[in-house]
Amino acid sequence: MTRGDDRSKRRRAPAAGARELALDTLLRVEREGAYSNLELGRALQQAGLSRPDAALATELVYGTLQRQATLDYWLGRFVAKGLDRLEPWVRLLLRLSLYQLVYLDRVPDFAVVNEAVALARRRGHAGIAGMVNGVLRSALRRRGELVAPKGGAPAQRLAIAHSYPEWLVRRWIDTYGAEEAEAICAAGNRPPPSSIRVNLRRGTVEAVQRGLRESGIEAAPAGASPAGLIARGAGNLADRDGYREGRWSIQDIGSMLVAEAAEPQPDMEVLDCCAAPGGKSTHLAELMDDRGTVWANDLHPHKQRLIEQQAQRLGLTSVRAVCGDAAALGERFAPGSLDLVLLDAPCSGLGVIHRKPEVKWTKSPADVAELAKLQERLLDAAAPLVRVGGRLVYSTCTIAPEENERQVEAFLARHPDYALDPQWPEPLLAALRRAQALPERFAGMLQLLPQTFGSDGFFIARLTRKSR
Ligand SMILES: C[S@@+](CC[C@H](N)C(=O)[O-])C[C@H]1O[C@@H](n2cnc3c(N)ncnc32)[C@H](O)[C@@H]1O
Repeated sequence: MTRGDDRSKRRRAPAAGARELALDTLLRVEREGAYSNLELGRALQQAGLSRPDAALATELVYGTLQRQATLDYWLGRFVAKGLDRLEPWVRLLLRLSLYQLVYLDRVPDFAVVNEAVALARRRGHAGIAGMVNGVLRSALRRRGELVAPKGGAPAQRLAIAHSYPEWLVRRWIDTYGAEEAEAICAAGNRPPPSSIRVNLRRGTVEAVQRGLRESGIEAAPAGASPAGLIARGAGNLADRDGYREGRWSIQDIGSMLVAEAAEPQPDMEVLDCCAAPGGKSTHLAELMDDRGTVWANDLHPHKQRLIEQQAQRLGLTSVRAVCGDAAALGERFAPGSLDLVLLDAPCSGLGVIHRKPEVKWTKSPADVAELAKLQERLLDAAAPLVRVGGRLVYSTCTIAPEENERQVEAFLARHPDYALDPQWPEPLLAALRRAQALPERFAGMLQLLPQTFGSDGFFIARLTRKSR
């Protein structure tokens, strides 16, 4: 901890406002590697801010993380000694204040600057407050300069304009070309839609839509998944009766497509290798009309309870939560004993940047390489468990060929007893075709990009075991 932070602890006003709460949350995300959504949720619960202030704090946390590279590019012009040499809390205060000046209009400019200066004075000393004042006033005076660079290499230009690390943009350009890469970057900066998966065992999509409308929420069909709805202006959906009563779940649209593509049938023996918190396990069980067994395994014992709670909420008795390393599932399940195995693998999460913007700054190429090795081990462990004629479905919420297409190609080279299976349910294929999300020569694996449905960037591969 730096001296400035010590001082800030002594002087902080007892009631933290929206900006102070946002600053503290950003500090914990940066320093402790905390997840922004969890950290913010915890802070908001403790603070008891008014609804508008809670909304402002939320916007400040996500927006500042999202636009970090763009903000730093601009701030670099006004901070004489260089941003890197500032104490973390000062750098974050400048970022969040500039974010507010450029991207938000609820608070007048003079008030944003005054509040930033007051906060700097409470936490630091007069010199820091003066510097914050000077930087923000310069930025306001030279507002016309706060634009993205026009020239330069595409990766560098997009990285600054959309605020991403250059290595990531370069990768997406290499894989998809500059235009698609820009669309991925832009989609990652848009808020994710509030999507709902209707529990079709407890009612129809139309009935849920009606119920939501009666409580003031408009919801439209999600398009790709027959059970999916997108709600507008919904606030915290987990607070609604329909959620508590298990009439629906909160799930990303891309995530919903995994169980749809897996196409489980009633009475099957199914294993979900990495299951917590149970989103896909419960979806599989719903599609099986709760007949058969869905073994929902996860490495972490404390997550078993999360899976059980979801199954209970949805009225599902076929989900059996178990705990263990997916690399050692051969010790629990006999070879060839399962009709369907889902490996929704731990991954770099580059497809969920619109939910967790810090992923932009916390992940590195080395993480991608390391996770690809883990996924390879988990795939090899899952493969023998599937019966001949059965299915292995592999999915991730990332956009990285090493973890996705190349991972599956390497798996097929090691396992000639498997083949990709493009015979996904026809309604799903039709919806993907309509959205132009299906490659011309669809072989059985799909990289869903976040700009298609506003979903997470998801990868799904469906494989069939042909022989022993
Ligand atoms: C992508 S999340 C799964 C999300 C889940 N399928 C859902 O839809 O709700 C990956 C999960 O893998 C678990 N995990 C990580 N390493 C594992 C391992 N070696 N064995 C089993 N589970 C693991 C994590 O605890 C995490 O819950």
